[in-house]
Amino acid sequence: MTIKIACLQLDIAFGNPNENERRVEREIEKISKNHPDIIVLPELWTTGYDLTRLDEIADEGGMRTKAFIQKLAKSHHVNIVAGSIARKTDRGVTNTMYIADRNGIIVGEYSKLHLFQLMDEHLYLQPGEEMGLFTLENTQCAGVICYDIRFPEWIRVHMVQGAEVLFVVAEWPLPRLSHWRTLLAARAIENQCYVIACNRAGSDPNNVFAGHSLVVDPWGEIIAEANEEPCTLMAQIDLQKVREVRKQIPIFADRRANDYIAAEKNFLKKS
Ligand SMILES: NC(=O)CCC(=O)C(=O)O
Repeated sequence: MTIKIACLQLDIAFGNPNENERRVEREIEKISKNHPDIIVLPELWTTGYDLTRLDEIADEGGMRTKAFIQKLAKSHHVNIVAGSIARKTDRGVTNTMYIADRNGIIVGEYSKLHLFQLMDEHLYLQPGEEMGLFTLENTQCAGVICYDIRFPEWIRVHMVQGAEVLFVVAEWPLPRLSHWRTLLAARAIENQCYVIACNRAGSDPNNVFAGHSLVVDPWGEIIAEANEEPCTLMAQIDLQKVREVRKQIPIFADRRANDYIAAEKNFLKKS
């Protein structure tokens, strides 16, 4: 089964949800003419990293963004992996991804587990508490957010539960572009899955961002990659490739999970 993907590599207006909603609505209107199956947005697309003003600009319970995304998904009959937003909750602000299906139903949500200190997330945000598993187009998917890709064990626990496609939404700065490309290819190879990675373009007062949204196949080949400019990256994935690679090198059958657990318990006992 093939799935047509569109990554919206947006230049995000700093701290301006109204302008960013206008940009996303305009771009999805344009993208929909190519009839993608799934549209992907970047991390914190409503606010950018304007973390000092979250009391004013974060979305209470995600209600505004969920309604906005549900309307777009339903009216364009397209699935949307809606990047992430700053969501106000009763335990503080989380960096939260919502996923809507073609009927405008929210079929998943995930809040970033690993807070990135280099961009002050630990000062303003709360970590997530749940995994990011969901189903789109009858396909088991996982969703993670930016810094999460540096933690292979977090990605792996999603993959052992059946995920075949990993969505990554990000605001990844240009100085670490080589890490972005290498880490994404590594997560695809070690998990024998597609990796669909949507980064932002442009800059904010503290960072120039890398763009370079990309799609990696289960063999680790980058099959589509953007440059640094705002754009929409289109790609087609074929899930049969996941099954072929996993049959050729059966890593999930060859895993020795009990040994890993025993080794970690042994280490923890000693420390
Ligand atoms: N928004 C992020 O989590 C950035 C992560 C990053 O830049 C990294 O190097 O990791």
